[in-house]
Amino acid sequence: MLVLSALLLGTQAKADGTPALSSAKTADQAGLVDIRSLAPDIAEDIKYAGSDNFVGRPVDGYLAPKCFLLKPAAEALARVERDLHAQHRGLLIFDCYRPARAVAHFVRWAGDLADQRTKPKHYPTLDKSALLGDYIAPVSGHSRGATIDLTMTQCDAHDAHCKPLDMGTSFDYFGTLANTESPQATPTQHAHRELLRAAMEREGFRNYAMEWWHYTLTPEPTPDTIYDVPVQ
Ligand SMILES: C[C@@H](N)C(=O)N[C@H](C)C(=O)O
Ligand SMILES: [Zn+2]
Repeated sequence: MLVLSALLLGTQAKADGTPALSSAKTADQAGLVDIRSLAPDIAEDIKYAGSDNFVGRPVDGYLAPKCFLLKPAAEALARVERDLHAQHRGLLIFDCYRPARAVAHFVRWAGDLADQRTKPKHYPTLDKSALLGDYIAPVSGHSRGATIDLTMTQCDAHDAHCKPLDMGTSFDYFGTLANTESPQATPTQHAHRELLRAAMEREGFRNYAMEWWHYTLTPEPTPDTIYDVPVQ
């Protein structure tokens, strides 16, 4: 009973609507599962576990290049991958559940205006001071365990080689060209974004209009709770 009350207290949303931090210490306690336990062949390039990302170094909380999601979100994503496989297409995952400490790392990075090392690749048209909010959330839905950053791949007839579709920007390009319905994208790039959106919406995911790659399972399994379990 004591344990149950502690868990409930630890996950109660605050009165101002900000999500509460779960007391879970492990993925298991949080109900997070590795997507590869449900979709063993799904392609992953977990950017924040390495240095090829807008921070330019591995991000706090990513101890391994893995994708964890709350079970309902992982099951829905595995269904998307299975449906695409029948069309010789697939998913390529960049980020999934994001620990709260990783988001805190992003916020520190965004506040360090002297560090402009990744500007040419990640925000060439924007001032770094504009990134926090629309493009990098100070409290991210990713920490609630049902949000994914990903793209779609096209495979050959034997599914031996798959390559990412041209979406108009690379992942985590911060600027209007990344907005899903950007008029700057070509008709082909729009068609590819729509293919991804249709595949994800069929299983209940909703796109974030500012970023063609960002999807959330709706309704979210735990909308008022964020987690800070390391990815490992
Ligand atoms: C940072 C980018 N990949 C992303 O996920 N942006 C949204 C707004 C977020 O931080 O939740
Ligand atoms: Zn995202």
